[in-house]
Amino acid sequence: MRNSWADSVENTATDNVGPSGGSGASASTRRSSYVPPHLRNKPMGAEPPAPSPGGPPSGNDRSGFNGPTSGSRWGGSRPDYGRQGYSGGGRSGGGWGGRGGGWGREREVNPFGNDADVDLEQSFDQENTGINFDAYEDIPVETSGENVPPPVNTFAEIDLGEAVNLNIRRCKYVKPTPVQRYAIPISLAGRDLMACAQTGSGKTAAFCFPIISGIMRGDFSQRPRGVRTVFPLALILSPTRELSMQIHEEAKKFSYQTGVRVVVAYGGAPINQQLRELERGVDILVATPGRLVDLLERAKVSLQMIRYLALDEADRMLDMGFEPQIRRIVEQMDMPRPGERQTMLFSATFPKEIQRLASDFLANYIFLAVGRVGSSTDLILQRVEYVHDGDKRSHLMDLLHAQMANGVHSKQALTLVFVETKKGADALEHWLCINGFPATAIHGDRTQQEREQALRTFKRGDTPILVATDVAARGLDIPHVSHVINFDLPNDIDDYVHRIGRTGRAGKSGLATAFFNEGNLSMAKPLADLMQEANQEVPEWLTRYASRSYGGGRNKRSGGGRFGGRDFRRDSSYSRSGGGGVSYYDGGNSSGGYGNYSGGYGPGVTSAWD
Ligand SMILES: Nc1ncnc2c1ncn2[C@@H]1O[C@H](COP(=O)(O)OP(=O)(O)OP(=O)(O)O)[C@@H](O)[C@H]1O
Repeated sequence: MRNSWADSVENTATDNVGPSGGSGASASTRRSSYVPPHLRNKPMGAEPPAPSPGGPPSGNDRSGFNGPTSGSRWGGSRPDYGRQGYSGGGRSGGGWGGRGGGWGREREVNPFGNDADVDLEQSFDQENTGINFDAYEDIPVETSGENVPPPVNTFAEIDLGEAVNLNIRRCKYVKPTPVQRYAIPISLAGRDLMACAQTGSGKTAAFCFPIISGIMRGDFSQRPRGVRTVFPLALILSPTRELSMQIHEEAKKFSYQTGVRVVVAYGGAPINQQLRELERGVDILVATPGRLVDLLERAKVSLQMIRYLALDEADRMLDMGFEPQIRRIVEQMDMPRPGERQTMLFSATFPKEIQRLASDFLANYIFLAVGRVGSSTDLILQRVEYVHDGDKRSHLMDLLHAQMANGVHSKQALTLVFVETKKGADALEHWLCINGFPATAIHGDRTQQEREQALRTFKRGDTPILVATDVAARGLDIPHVSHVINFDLPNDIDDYVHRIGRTGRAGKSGLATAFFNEGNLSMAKPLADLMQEANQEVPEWLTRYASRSYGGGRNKRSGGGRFGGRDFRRDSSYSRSGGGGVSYYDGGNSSGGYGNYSGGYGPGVTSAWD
C-alpha cells in the first residue's frame, strides 16, 4: 500500500528536498513559491502575480457553478495539461512569494503506477472489463428538493475539465454509475446534497470529482498563507483511518496532474509526518475526526477557507459516537456556515433520525436516493444459516473447505469474516492459522502498522482470510472479496448492509453468509425484510422468527414503500406547519413519477426540530 505510514516515512526521505531559490536547480528538486490552484497548470506568465494581501477571503466563486457548463472555461486554456506532464515547470504561475515549500513544482508521484498513460486513447464508450454496468441500469432513483439539476448519461456531458477526464480514463471508468450520474451535476451546480446509494456503487468519485473540479475553477487567490497554519479548501471526513487512506488514494488519482493537492491525516500514525505533508500545501484534506480535532487545537489547520465539506459514511459520522466531534469541527471552529460552503453527505444507509441531525449541516439541499435506501444490492447472494455458538468454528471450517474444494479459495477469492469483539477476532485468527488457514485480523486494539499490514497481506492474497470487527465494515473497497461471512451478526441491520457490501462491488457479484442463532432474535425481522427486498431466498425458519416480533433490535430502516427510507422532509410530521407561514418540503421526483416539488427548505428556514 503506497500510502502506509511506513511507506510515507520512507517517501519523505526521498521527497524531502529543501527550498531552493537557485534558478539552476532541476525541476524535480526545485521548490517554487506557492501557486494557488486556479493558477496552477497555466502556462508560465499567463497570470499576473499575487494580488495584494489583506483583503477579505474571497467566497467561493459560485458564478461558475450554474449547472454543468459547456466547457468554455476549460477547453481553451488547459486542454493538454495531462499530456504535457506537470512535474516540470508548467505549473508555476510565478511570483507568489511568501510561502516557502509550496507545491507548485514538486514532483508528483504517479498514483497509477506504470499504467498512467496506458489506454488513454480508449474512448468512453469502450467496455470496461469486469464491470457489469447493466446491473445498475434499472435502479430506482428518487430526488427531492428545489430545482434538481438533470442527470447526465456520460462523463463527456459533464464539464470536469480535461485533466480530470484523463484521470477518469486512467481509472478505466467508462460511464458514470447511477449515483454519479445524479450527484455530480447536483454538486457541480453548487447544491448541498444528502445522497444515499448502495455499497460499492461509486460514491467516492461522486463527491471527489465535483470538489476537484470546483477547486480547479475557483478563484482562491486570497487564501491566507500562514506560516504554520494551513487553509484547505475542501474537507472530506470519514470514520476510519483505513477509509480515509483509501479516499486519499482515490482522490490523488482523480486529481493527478490537476495541480490540486490532497493530504490525509488520521490517528495512530505519527503526527509529525502528517504535519510535514500539510506544510507542503493542501487543497483537499481527508481526515478522521479525532486527528483533525488535534490539528485544529494545535492551530495547524484552519477551516476558515473550507468551501467543500464531504462526510463519507455520513450516518455513521452523525451517529452517537461521532456526533459531538463532528459538531465541534463543523459548527464550533472557524468553518464557514451552511450556505457559505457546499456540503455533501454520502452513505448507503441514512436512518431518518440521522437525516434530521444531518439537516443542521445543510442548506436548501437535494436528497438523492439511488436504489432502495439502506438496501443491499441484488449483486450479493445472501444466505443465513442457523448455527449455535459452539458450532460456529466447525461450520466456518466447512465453508472454507468447500470454497477450497470448489477452487474458490485462492489469491483471487478473498474471504472476510466479521466478528463482534476484538478478542474474538484475535482468537478466531489464531484458531484459523493453527488449523492451516492463512488468516490475519484487523481491529481497534491493533497498532496502525499491524492494521495496515493485515489489509496489505489480505489484498495481496497472502492471507486470503481476514477476520475483522466493524472497523472494516464501512467503505473499504478491496478487490476480489468474494465472500463475506457474518460469524457474529451485528445488532444493527445497517451495519449488516455495510458489512456484506464489502463484496458485490462495482457491478460484480458476491456471496454473504450469516450465522444466526437465538442470540440474534432482534435481527430476525430486519434481516428477513432486507433479504426479501433484495430478492433473496428467506429460509422458512427465519420467517417464523421474524413473525414473532422480538423487541430490542435496532431497525433504523424506517419508511417502507418502494424506497426503503426516503427524504425525511416528506414525512407528515415534517410537513406540518411550524407556524409563521413557513413552507416546508412537500414534494419530490423519482423515476417512478412522484409529484413535483412545490415546497422549500431554504436557507434560514427553521426546521421542525429547532
Ligand atoms: N464510473 C465507474 N466505472 C467503473 N468503476 C467505478 C466507477 N465509479 C467507481 N468505480 C469503482 O467502483 C468501486 C466502488 O466504488 P466506491 O468505493 O466509491 O463505492 P461506494 O459507493 O463508496 O461504496 P461504500 O458504500 O461501500 O463505501 C471502486 O473500485 C471504484 O473504483
